[in-house]
Amino acid sequence: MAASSLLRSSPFFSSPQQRNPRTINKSPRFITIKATISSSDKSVDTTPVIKSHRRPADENIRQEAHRRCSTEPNNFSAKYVPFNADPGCTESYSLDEIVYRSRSGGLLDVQHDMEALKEFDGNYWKNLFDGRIGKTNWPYGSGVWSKKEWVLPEIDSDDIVSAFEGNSNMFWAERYGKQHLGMNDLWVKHCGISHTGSFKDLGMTVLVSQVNRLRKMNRPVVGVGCASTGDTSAALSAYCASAGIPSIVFLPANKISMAQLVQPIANGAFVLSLDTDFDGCMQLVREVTSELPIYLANSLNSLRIEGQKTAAIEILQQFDWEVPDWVIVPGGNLGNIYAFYKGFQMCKELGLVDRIPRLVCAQAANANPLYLHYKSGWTDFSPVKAKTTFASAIQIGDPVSIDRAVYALQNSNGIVEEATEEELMDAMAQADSTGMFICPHTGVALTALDKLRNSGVIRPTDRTVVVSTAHGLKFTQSKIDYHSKAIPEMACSLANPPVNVKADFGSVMDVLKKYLLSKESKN
Ligand SMILES: Cc1ncc(COP(=O)(O)O)c(C=O)c1O
Ligand SMILES: N[C@@H](CCOP(=O)(O)O)C(=O)O
Repeated sequence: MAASSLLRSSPFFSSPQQRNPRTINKSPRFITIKATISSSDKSVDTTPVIKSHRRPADENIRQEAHRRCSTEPNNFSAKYVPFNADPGCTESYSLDEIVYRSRSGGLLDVQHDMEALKEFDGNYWKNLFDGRIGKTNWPYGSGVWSKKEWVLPEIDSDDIVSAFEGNSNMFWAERYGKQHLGMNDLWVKHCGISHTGSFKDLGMTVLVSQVNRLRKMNRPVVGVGCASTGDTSAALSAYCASAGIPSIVFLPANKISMAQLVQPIANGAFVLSLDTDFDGCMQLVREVTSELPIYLANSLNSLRIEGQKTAAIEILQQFDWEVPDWVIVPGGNLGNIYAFYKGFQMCKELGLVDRIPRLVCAQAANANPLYLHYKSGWTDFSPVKAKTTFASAIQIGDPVSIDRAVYALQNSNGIVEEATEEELMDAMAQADSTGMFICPHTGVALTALDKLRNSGVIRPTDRTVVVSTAHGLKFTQSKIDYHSKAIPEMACSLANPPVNVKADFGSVMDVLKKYLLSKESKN
């Protein structure tokens, strides 16, 4: 069938209200107070006006979605295949199988039935996705599930575990771009302004939803486990708690922030604090999940990538489907850089855009195995022993998704950059001083931008998106250390410590006059 006629006849093109006759002509049923002012006595009429919901009162949004879902035809499907396999490879697995690795021990990828998706043209998908933004329809109000057909097309909406994640803010970094880099089209995609404060929510809603489905199918999944530098464990424990599924998290002792540690504790996860680093935790969780009925939630599990890739689609959507020139992503275990590539590439293949942006992966110099690999001309990959970094969530020396990252960068004309501790902390402080409140990992990405601007690779007018991966509030200790100049061998040149002043008028006036004069001399 031609795409245009499918477009007209498709149940997906119409809004849910149009599709469902039971929902037509019903106004929302909630009580408001009608306030009318009559011309004579200006009295207020407080008669309650009863409005009605679109759905029957005894039905919640999940049940409504289930009813709708079961009547909608769905020709889309997806399966696991070996990552970057030869075209002739026939190995594949249903998403309902519990499998993380291919027969040869390589990574897996979720492969969508692209032919079925191509039955619809680019405009169809743009209209569909745009029409779902900012709604509360289950599950499409989520930035991830608004792209359900491209994520987990076969899951029943009733099985989805969502916090309406995604749809995150794209911040025009006007002052930072202009003053610091001479740029006028610099944007920060705030993926950390999210349910648990990092981009991990995007992948975790998908993984935990699939686990929910598997448990309903009586598959042997007693709990879900991950190794974490803090953000994956926070997201896993929140989504599992929301669905009533046990979660088990393997954390490197004393290597994650207090704010991150308290998240799984508060969400009721079983928290193991281990005397090793992230790579040690990752090794252990892989061994444990192959022995016990605990489902592995790290990004080794390719389901996570399906959710995370929606951030790329969202960026295009936020630019009205115009492609930015550069997207800069901080990298650790390296699932996310591939997720961005996959999201952009799907939009190109399905006709929503005609090119993809150049990708930059930014690493901390203290944990830089990808950077070293890139600098070697992609010849040798050797894991490193990651050293302590303020960008603690990317303190990873043996990334599980190294092959995915190399593929993404090679196919996007990509670049890898690194940031020293001083560079990343100064970049974070600089950005904060222009009204952001970013995490150190975003400081790593901004340092990469700074270097590529200075070398002229990124031009002043290039539309550039820096991906901010976590909320700055998770990393306040690093900011406290910086602003109190308490970091050995770091100048902390942008520190802005509070001034201790005697509580009397004269003393306060003295410091204020000095402050105002210093500001005047700078203007
Ligand atoms: C805040 C933050 N930024 C960046 C990353 C890097 O993402 P990835 O491991 O997918 O490379 C992580 C986790 O690793 C993270 O928690
Ligand atoms: N930064 C991550 C590290 C693990 O990454 P994952 O994407 O493989 O789960 C974290 O927050 O734990």
